[in-house]
Amino acid sequence: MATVNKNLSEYDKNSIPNAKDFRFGIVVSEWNETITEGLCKGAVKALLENQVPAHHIIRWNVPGSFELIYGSKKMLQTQNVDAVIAIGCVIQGQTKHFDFVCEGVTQGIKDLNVQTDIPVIFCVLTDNTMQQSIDRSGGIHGNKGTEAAIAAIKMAYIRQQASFTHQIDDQHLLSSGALQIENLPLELKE
Ligand SMILES: Nc1c(NC[C@H](O)[C@H](O)[C@H](O)CO)[nH]c(=O)[nH]c1=O
Ligand SMILES: CC(=O)[C@@H](O)COP(=O)(O)O
Repeated sequence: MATVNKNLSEYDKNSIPNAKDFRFGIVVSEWNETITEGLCKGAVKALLENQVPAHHIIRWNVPGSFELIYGSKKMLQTQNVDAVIAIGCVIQGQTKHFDFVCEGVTQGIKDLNVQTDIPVIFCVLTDNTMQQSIDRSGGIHGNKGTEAAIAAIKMAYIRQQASFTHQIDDQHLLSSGALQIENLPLELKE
């Protein structure tokens, strides 16, 4: 479904887990700043609307979308966050640079999701024109920042639930004798 058929700001509020205990990092590209600020405002608004305390939101700026990769990596490595939202806006220029920036950021953020345990949400507009970016950062098609914040909450919840399942599995294996205690991490031995 194309964005033109789906408002990016619309979501089922009944499907969102309680996010009051989650912490979020937001990394914002300074290229096309009027657009990325609009995306960030939409993301923060959605997080606050879903009970995320303001002091649970950490924001860093980076020069451009390509730097979202490194900025997101350092955010998840050094800050106690449950998800990171990477915000950028790449607009087609006269050269092929657009293609390389978009592909690089896409692959880099994908790699972070594969190689680390913290979800990194891809909130990067890759548009042909500034008007398309305006339309998707609080304009007629809604705000991709809102969509990204909701995705971040849902992925933080999945990560939390998966960690509980892992602990249950470990405890079950321990109680059943299938897992010898000396092989367990210290925190599971008590
Ligand atoms: N043209 C856009 C860029 N280009 C800059 C790169 O993202 C990067 O900062 C530079 O190549 C230095 O490494 N960035 C955007 O976010 N949006 C653009 O439209
Ligand atoms: C995505 C870009 O880097 C692009 O906006 C730069 O513009 P140009 O391709 O005209 O150099």
